[in-house]
Amino acid sequence: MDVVTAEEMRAFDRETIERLGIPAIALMENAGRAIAEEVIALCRRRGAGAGGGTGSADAAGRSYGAGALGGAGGGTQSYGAGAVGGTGSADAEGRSYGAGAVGVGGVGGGMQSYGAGAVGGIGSADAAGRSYGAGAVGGVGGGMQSYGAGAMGGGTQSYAAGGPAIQPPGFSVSADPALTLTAAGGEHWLVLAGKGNNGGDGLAAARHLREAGIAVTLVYAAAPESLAGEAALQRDAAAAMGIPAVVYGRDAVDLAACSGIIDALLGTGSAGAPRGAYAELIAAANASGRLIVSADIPSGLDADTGETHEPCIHASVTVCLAFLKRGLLQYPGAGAAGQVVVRSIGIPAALARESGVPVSLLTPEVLRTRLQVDVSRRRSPEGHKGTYGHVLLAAGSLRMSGAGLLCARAALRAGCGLVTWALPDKLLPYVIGCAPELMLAPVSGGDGEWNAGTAAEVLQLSGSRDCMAVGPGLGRFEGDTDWLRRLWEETDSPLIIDADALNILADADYGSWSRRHPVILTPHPGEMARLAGTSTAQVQRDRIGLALSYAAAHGVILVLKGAHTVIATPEGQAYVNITGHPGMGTGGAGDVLTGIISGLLAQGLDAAQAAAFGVYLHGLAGERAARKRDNPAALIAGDIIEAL
Ligand SMILES: NC(=O)C1=CN([C@@H]2O[C@H](COP(=O)(O)OP(=O)(O)OC[C@H]3O[C@@H](n4cnc5c(N)ncnc54)[C@H](OP(=O)(O)O)[C@@H]3O)[C@@H](O)[C@H]2O)[C@@H](O)CC1
Ligand SMILES: Nc1ncnc2c1ncn2[C@@H]1O[C@H](COP(=O)(O)OP(=O)(O)O)[C@@H](O)[C@H]1O
Ligand SMILES: [K+]
Repeated sequence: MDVVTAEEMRAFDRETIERLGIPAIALMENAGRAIAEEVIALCRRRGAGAGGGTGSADAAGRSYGAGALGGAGGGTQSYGAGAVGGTGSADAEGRSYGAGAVGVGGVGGGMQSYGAGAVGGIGSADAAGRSYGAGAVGGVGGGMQSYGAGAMGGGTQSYAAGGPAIQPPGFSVSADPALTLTAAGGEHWLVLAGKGNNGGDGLAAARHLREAGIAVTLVYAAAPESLAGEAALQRDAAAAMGIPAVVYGRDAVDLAACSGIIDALLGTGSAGAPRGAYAELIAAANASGRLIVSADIPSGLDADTGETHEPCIHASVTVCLAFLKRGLLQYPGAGAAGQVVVRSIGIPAALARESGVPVSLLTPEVLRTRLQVDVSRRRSPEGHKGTYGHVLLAAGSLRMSGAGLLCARAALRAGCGLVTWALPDKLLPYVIGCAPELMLAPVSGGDGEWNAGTAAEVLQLSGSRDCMAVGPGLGRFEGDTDWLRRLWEETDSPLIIDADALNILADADYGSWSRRHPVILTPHPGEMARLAGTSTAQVQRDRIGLALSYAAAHGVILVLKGAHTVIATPEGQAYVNITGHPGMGTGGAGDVLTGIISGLLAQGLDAAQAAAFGVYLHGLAGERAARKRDNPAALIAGDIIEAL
């Protein structure tokens, strides 16, 4: 899935209108319809006569519908009437949206069920086990997705309606179910409309909601006369349908007197912090406690960087139009957006491909098609340990030997044939037997720390290995810049640099170092700040933008870690990963990632493939490990290795 900036979005919009001849009003109509469909689906799940859910004991466990049961356990969300949120899930991803949907988060954490009557995959140990269709039964087994009504997923993906469900024979007529709500009685939605096209999208949605029998009131942030172009056409159409409207600042408005709010104040055309009436409406909407559905992006969000201005809407659902925006993937924006649904509005997806949009969401499909990764990781029946490569790891010191051990064990679990761990010789007695599968190569460490003289020994070892990982638990030592420079310039295999080795780089002018092989850097935001000569806050301000520019300027594969890790290549591509779990914020989790990436490199994946696939697998393993604990806060780095 392509991820765009506001400027790229405008270019595709122009191209659709000017080159393909699709009228702007048609795109806005499609946008309005998409937003309305999502709101109606939400109302349907919430159901008529719903009362407050009996809720979870956890702040993140939300229940919106009557009869909805917010499951015991953190992070379970239930939106539908009669929906049963995952019981006992300790996972933030266990969500159930459908009326009558049963998300059994406790058994299959990370499982999502969206359809009415849908039964989310029971027993899935995989976060990707999703069931969307009415009556769909997400089968037992990880990673399985079933989208069709009546479809039964059995460890693979089934999209077709039908499946084993019995269809009534004979003639049938169907209407427009996505825009129909049989029990709209209790619903009253406010549409907060700005004066730009985002407001126009909201006004178009209002007409569809009204058609579905939902009471709607428009709340204009600016005088309706100030709307122009397509937004003005939408204003007039809404008025002609008799949809009631008030103007903020002129008429009395109580934002809590409704059942839900559409935020169509500001979209990709907004600049800076919301001003005046916009700011007041955003603050009041957040304070209302009502469900908020944002049109395209939450108002107050920077669509490119993910920065949230003060104030910024906190949405439950964001209906993102045409293409996923960078700001929706980057925190804190990703937190303000809630559930993001990307809806097509008639702008061809091919425009992004053809124009070479550089950023993609890292999905199994992107791994397969854009990075040509064999995600099945099939082993050859005649393969042997020599087939799967040999990692050399230069890591660990007396006080941080565990970092080396975690990294080495993770490399083995990533499937490489052999791992040699080069370590200061004084460590040897302490680590012998900790992981019997490892080969240990003591180098002359004297006091248990590394020293500049060991470069020749490491280079000697690297000659017969397929890649080298340097850094976890390494420490700093006199002459470390020259030490690292020798490894960098004289090793013949790909190099992955982490932890203290990144700090050595940050203090060196490594741009002048010659290069014979690809280099992967895996900084966390603090290490990235040192590398880029800036502050951690500045790194987090636009992670995608910084990763892209740093990787291109320095000719490295950059893995900028943290929630939604970004992988950027020297050729100017970036991939944003969304697997992972907050429980992974624990010492050593990064060492595990370095091990996984090196294990994949040794198996012959190229540097970009190994970095992207490694980050993806590391996140999946973290999710799985978190689900295994009563509380994910108990997760430790070694659990991630065992969940691989
Ligand atoms: N373009 C596309 O590709 C497509 C666009 N689509 C939709 O249109 C949206 C983009 O629409 P847009 O470009 O009209 O801008 P939008 O977000 O409505 O805001 C502009 C208005 O806000 C105002 N304003 C700005 N900053 C402000 C602030 N800080 N505080 C207060 N006010 C501020 C600014 O006022 P001005 O500064 O000019 O006085 C202007 O009136 C996009 O997100 C999507 O929903 C899709 O339907 C189809 C494809
Ligand atoms: N909230 C989170 N969501 C997803 N992944 C996370 C989160 N917090 C940390 N991680 C991941 O855990 C790892 C932590 O790495 P790092 O900070 O280098 O730890 P260490 O130096 O202790 O090994 C990174 O891969 C990071 O992306
Ligand atoms: K908005």
